[in-house]
Amino acid sequence: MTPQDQLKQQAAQAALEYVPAGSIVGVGTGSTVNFFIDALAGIKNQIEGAVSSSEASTKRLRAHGIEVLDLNAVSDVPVYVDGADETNAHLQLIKGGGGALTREKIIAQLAKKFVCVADESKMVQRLGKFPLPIEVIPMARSMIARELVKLGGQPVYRDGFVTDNGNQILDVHNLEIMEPAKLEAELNNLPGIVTVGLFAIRPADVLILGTANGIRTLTI
Ligand SMILES: O=C[C@H](O)[C@H](O)[C@H](O)COP(=O)(O)O
Repeated sequence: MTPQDQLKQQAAQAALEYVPAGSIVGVGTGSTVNFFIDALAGIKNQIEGAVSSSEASTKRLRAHGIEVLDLNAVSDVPVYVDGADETNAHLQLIKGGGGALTREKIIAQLAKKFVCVADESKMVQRLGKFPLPIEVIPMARSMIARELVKLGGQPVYRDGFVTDNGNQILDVHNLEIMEPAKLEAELNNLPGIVTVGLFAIRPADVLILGTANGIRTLTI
């Protein structure tokens, strides 16, 4: 395991503390969350089940014998655990590097507490070094790309990638994200955009960072 994977694993393991007994757990997507799913398997008899943000996470949860429920059958998700591509000190995030942003944002919206797990490399002063993923309806892709250029970004089509929802992704480079929540709201208004990979209007509530000096926990 790489040193970075060890930090991811430590953060993921620490998130178990936030899982209430008997709850339905919201589960994100990605390499850090994979460590969380593996850790969750150790307490699977203490939870009711999970709701999942991707086909990949669903598969991994089921392989561990953890029941995955349809989100429409669930009204109460006490905690949602997910990773991030970038986080700032306000726990505003860029997500969607793995293309799962839409289902992630839906579960984050429903969850009472959003616990973000990451290694320390994900912490930045200002969001935007990581290209911002945006899920778009396929027929709107070029129109949206032109709008993003007007905003100063350089959208790159994630060629050959189809989301779990049958849509496409634009990765927007070089955006100056001075006010993340404002940009998120502005982009949310563009027809054809399904989901913006900015999680700023609803940031994480808790950030668990794996660092070389141990776990660092931030809250807002
Ligand atoms: O679509 C993917 C998700 O937003 C992930 O949470 C994000 O890309 C971070 O993934 P990882 O833990 O693999 O760095």
